[in-house]
Parts: sequence; C-alpha cells; structure tokens
Amino acid sequence: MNDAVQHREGVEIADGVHWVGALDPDLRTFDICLHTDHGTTYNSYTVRGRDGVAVIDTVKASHADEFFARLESVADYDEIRAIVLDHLEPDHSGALPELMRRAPQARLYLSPRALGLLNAVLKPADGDPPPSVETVDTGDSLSLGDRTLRFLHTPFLHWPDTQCTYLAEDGVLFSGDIFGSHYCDGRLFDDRVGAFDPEFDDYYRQIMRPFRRPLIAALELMEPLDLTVIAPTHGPVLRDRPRRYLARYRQLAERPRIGADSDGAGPSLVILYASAYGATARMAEAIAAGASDQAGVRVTHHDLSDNEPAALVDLIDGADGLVIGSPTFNGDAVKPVWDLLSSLNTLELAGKIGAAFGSYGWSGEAVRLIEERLRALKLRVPVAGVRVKLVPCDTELVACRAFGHRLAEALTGTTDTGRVIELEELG
Ligand SMILES: Cc1cc2nc3c(=O)[nH]c(=O)nc-3n(C[C@H](O)[C@H](O)[C@H](O)COP(=O)(O)O)c2cc1C
Repeated sequence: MNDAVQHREGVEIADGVHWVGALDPDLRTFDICLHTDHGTTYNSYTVRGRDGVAVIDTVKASHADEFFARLESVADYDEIRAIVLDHLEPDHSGALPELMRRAPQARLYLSPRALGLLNAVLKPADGDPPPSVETVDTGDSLSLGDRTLRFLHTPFLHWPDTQCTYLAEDGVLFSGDIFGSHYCDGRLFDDRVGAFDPEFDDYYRQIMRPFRRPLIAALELMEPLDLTVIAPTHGPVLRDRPRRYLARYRQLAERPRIGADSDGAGPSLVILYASAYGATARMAEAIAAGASDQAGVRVTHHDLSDNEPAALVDLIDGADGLVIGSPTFNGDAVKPVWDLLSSLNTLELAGKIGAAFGSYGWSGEAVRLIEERLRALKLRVPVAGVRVKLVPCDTELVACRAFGHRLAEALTGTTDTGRVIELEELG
C-alpha cells in the first residue's frame, strides 16, 4: 500500500492535485446486487490554485472520517472555495453536508439537474441559510487563479445529474463514475495496482451499459481533450496511457450485434424459454423455424435451464428481438424466467422488440405477465403472445411458426407491426 494512503494522508496525482478518498476493501456487495471480489474505493480529489482549493466529490457517509483526515493533510477548511459534485449519488455526496458545515464559505458547483436533488441530500432544517450554489454546463468554467476547472455536461452516466470536470492546465479529467471500477488497491494508480481489466469492464456492463447513447455523446466531449490523468470516483486512478480507457468504452458501447452478418447487416432474434415437460420447448422450436423462414434474420433459441442469466444478458444486448417462453406454474411464469427478466435492467432495451409464449394447463397467466414486464422494460411488443393448452398439436405448431414469422417480419420492417394476431384463441 502507498505510505500516504496507509497514513490517511492525501496522495498527489498531479501537480497540486490530491486524491483524498477512502478505501472500502472488505465490501463484497455494492448497491444491493453488485458483487465485488476486491471491495471498492470512494475517490475524492482536491485541486489547489492560487486563489483557493476546490474539492471534487466526497465519499460515502460511513467513510467520512477517512476522507476528512486526508483532506486535512492537504488543505485547511478555510482555503476551500469550491465544492464540485459530479453527481449526487450517496457514495459521493455522503460527506457533503459535513464538509459544508466545516467549509461554510465554499460554493457548490453542480449540474442543473442536480439542483432538484440537492435538498434531498442536504435535508436543511427550517431557518438554515440556503447553500451557495452555482449550476454549470458544458462550456462553463471555474477559475482558481492560475488553474481552470471546465465542466462537461454528461447526463445519465449513470445518474441524471452527472457531469465531469476537467482541469485544463494539467489535463486531469475528473470523470465521476465513468471509467470507474469496483477495485480497491492502496497502491492507487493503474500502473501500480493488480490487474483490474475485468472489474473495469464489469463496471461498464453493470452501471454504464443502459446508457449507451449518452455515453457516446460524453465520449465525444472527452475525446478531443488533452489527457494526462483520468480520476474516476471508484477504483484506480488512470494515468498510464489514459486515452486507452476512452477507446475501451467506445469499443464496449459500439460492440457489434451478436446476430448480425459480418458486414453488420441483418437483425437477430433470441428465443429463450423454460420447459418442464417439453411443451413450451416444442413451441420454441416451431417459433424459431418460422422466424428463420424470413430471409436475413438470425435466430437462436436457448433453454434457460442450461444457462446462467448473466451469460444470456450479453446475448440479449446484441439482439434486436427477444422472445421469452414460459409455462404457467401456480398462476405465474417460472422462476428462471423471472431471474432473467430481473437481470435486464442493465441493458438499453428501448428499440428492441419483445414477445412471449408458453404452454399452460388451465389459467395460463405466464404469457401476459411476461409481456407486461417486457413493456415495462421499454421493449415494443408488436405481436400478441401465443399460448397453447398442454402439448401443442400440429395445427398449433403451425400457428407457432406463423407467430415466429410475424416477429421476424416485425424485425425486418416488412409488416404492419401495429396489427396483432390473436393466436391465444387457439388455446
Ligand atoms: C407445479 C405445476 C403448477 C402448475 N400450475 C398451473 C397454473 O397455475 N395454471 C396453468 O394454467 N397451468 C398450470 N400448470 C400446468 C402447466 O402449465 C402445463 O403442464 C404446461 O403444459 C407445462 O409446460 P411445459 O411442458 O413446457 O413444462 C402447472 C403445472 C405444474 C407442474
């Protein structure tokens, strides 16, 4: 571990720029459902200029003591003239109310969207003076005398109020959660810590992936910058060829579709199903065959019991259409289907099409419930789901084939997707 880190002191990451964050090496579950083998860090930074000090982001409330000890090692509270919050998530704003008490003269610099969240973070009592706040946007800057902090508006990465802050004279980009990793190593810098590429990519998948388009817009703001250091709010400080991290994010965000032709053409349809007695599985095969009849559509089908949901999430990310099959058990879709459906909120699904099918015995709720969830996930459900009572007969399999074909047509845009076929009546 870096000596200064061990002694709760700030660590210089560029001339007059210090890391004053906190380590959380024992954390194994972040935000309720993210597993981390290597804990995490909450990174906060200070920038010293001729006219004062700026603090950029704070830490989780539980780690405030460590943050204040490091902050006091590099600055006096009365030197702090600016506090920049690049987003207001509690792991970065937890120590903000106490910092504002200790440095009451400091002005807050936030994105306009953060303003609507600020009172909920500060919870001011009646009669408290309003905080001194300035909202900033792309093109705005804050001068510390000989040093300039420029702001980049990068909303939704991953909170609506996200911005990044760029120290122009030194090429330091304070990137908030963008380029973060849940990886705690007291050696702090990317060229000193252990291999964290898997955690870097995993952070993208878990946190940034739903926001592909805002991310590409943010990369466009960042790519022209001169960069010597990227200072994210979690994990290692990135100073070894920092531009490669931008390139990796671009590569991840622009990943080619899994089912596409080598030249990128042709939409893909993924059919995923569970089946105890083979009825829903037979429907899946007929739907796949019907969809494959449509020229140019790539179709795959997979039994959920053979795959972990996490492995299927990448597949769905690369597909244009998602068809889910479940028998009805106890008035519901089955657990592997819900496990999968609950894993999909880390994807950008708007624009994909969705559909449902399944066998049932008497009440058959599963198809409707899956369709409702697909719509809630912002998929378009252009063709009504198909249900079959117990084992599908030949006529019903023909209908399943037609259903698959209609979905493929909806994908290729060769049909009026507003119309639905009422195959449920076959049940
Ligand atoms: C434990 C269990 C519970 C079931 N509950 C329902 C139910 O609530 N409503 C219904 O319509 N069918 C119910 N069924 C019937 C199944 O949906 C039906 O057998 C279906 O064909 C199974 O499809 P599969 O062969 O794809 O597994 C149930 C079956 C089992 C084994």
